Amino acid sequence: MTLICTKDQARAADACAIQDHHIPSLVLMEHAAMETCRYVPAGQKIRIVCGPGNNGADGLAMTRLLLQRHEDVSAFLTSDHLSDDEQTQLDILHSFGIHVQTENFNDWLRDAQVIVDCLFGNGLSRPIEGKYKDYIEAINASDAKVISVDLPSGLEATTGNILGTAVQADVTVALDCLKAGHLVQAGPQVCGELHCADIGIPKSLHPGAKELITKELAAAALPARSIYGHKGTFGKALMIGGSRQMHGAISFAAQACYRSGIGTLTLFVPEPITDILSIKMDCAMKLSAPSQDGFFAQKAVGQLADQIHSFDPVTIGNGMGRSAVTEAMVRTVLESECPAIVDADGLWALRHQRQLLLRQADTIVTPHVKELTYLIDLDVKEIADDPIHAAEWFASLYPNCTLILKSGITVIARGSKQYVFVRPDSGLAKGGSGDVLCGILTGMYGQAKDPLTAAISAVYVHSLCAKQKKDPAGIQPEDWIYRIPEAIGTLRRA
Ligand SMILES: NC(=O)C1=CN([C@@H]2O[C@H](COP(=O)(O)OP(=O)(O)OC[C@H]3O[C@@H](n4cnc5c(N)ncnc54)[C@H](OP(=O)(O)O)[C@@H]3O)[C@@H](O)[C@H]2O)[C@@H](O)CC1
Ligand SMILES: [K+]
Repeated sequence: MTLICTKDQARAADACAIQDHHIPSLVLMEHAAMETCRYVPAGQKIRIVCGPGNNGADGLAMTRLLLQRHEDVSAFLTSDHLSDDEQTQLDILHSFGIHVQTENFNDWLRDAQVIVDCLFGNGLSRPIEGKYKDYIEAINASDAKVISVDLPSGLEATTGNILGTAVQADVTVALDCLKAGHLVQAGPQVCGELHCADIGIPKSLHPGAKELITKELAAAALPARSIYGHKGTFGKALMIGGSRQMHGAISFAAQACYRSGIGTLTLFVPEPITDILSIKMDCAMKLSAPSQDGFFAQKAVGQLADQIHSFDPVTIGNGMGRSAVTEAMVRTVLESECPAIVDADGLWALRHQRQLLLRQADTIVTPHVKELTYLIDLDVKEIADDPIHAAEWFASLYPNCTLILKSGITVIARGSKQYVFVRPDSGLAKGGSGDVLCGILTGMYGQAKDPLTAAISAVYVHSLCAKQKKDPAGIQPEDWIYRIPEAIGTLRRA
């Protein structure tokens, strides 16, 4: 399990382990140094740059351990004001007669093949300037491989902002937990390859932490599929949407839903596209609704209200268009007791009737950043800059509603639970991608009947579908859809 914390949450977990549970901080530091050394390649000229706090102390401990590995390693100490633990680490080195460099930084760094960045970690408190700026510029100018311990120095642990300047790492080894700053804003650009090392702090000491969605978590979230099940066991979904102008959206969602394991699927669509969808998809039943100008007509609202109650789940929004009829249909769905999934134009339709999200029945919404502005009072920039906070805010307003927020990272939130998925993929940056996710989600919910596990498995499977031999630029929604069964199979065997 990999947790994601703010700077303060991570520091509180450290303090709790040390003060309340009597795990000496030097024990945690030894674990940190041992774990981080595993990422340092053997047989290289290694230079470890140590700052004035415990991040620097980690670097001194690593120096000792790498010397035991007979590596060509040397540490540079940037300050003579040391934290208590750093002083202890320095005393240990001196007791073995190991020299620590304090002058001529640029000469010392020359010809380094690996630089370990232990300048600042979770204690960075202000913009970097003066000699520290010079050190970081020299590190960034070097051709050596750069490994940052806990955080690239200069990266703010919670916000992902760069304070003054920052080390550009090739590898970052986060200690104990990921910090939100690794994942948002400048974080992904400066961290390089990101790993998280367990240093022995119990997971239970991180109240309020988010959880990273890993393959193991997603595999555990996949709905079980009993060999004795029948079509009624796996969900009887209704999808409402489509228009003459945008019938592709509901077609993609429907095909993805069927390939994700739904028992039966019925499409409630405007009359002019019923035949098109019949040609595209034999497996879904169709309910043809009155239309006007290619979209649902007002009369379709009453027809939906008569039909809706026998379905579980009901998904609304894909390719539906934005109108008073869309608003009324979303109201009809959310005022029913059916589990509901709201996507695309259905989210727009909630902007003046957000209270509908306070319903008791299971509800999942799947906005991208702009669509989330219809549901909470944050603007696009505020959400994009801090999607984790935006999701937290959403969950506090609508505690029974499950959110899948699609931004640079994907954040799933419900009540106090929050999960983060990080796998940037330009192949998914295309029209139709959201519709495919919505279809997979509908299929997963139909089988799982649990919004959180359905959301986790759907997000992961969607991302697996984009992993193809083809170049991401050339992939289109059909390619993802055909991959769904294979992706689910891969995950089930994981
Ligand atoms: N026992 C534990 O908890 C464990 C901790 N571990 C490790 O400790 C790290 C956290 O250690 P930390 O709290 O000492 O903070 P760290 O990042 O080393 O820097 C603090 C120093 O920098 C200074 N300073 C800050 N900003 C500055 C600036 N812009 N320019 C100049 N100076 C600046 C600041 O000065 P001050 O603000 O006090 O004036 C202070 O002297 C954590 O990331 C992990 O690597 C692991 O070993 C596991 C066990
Ligand atoms: K660092």
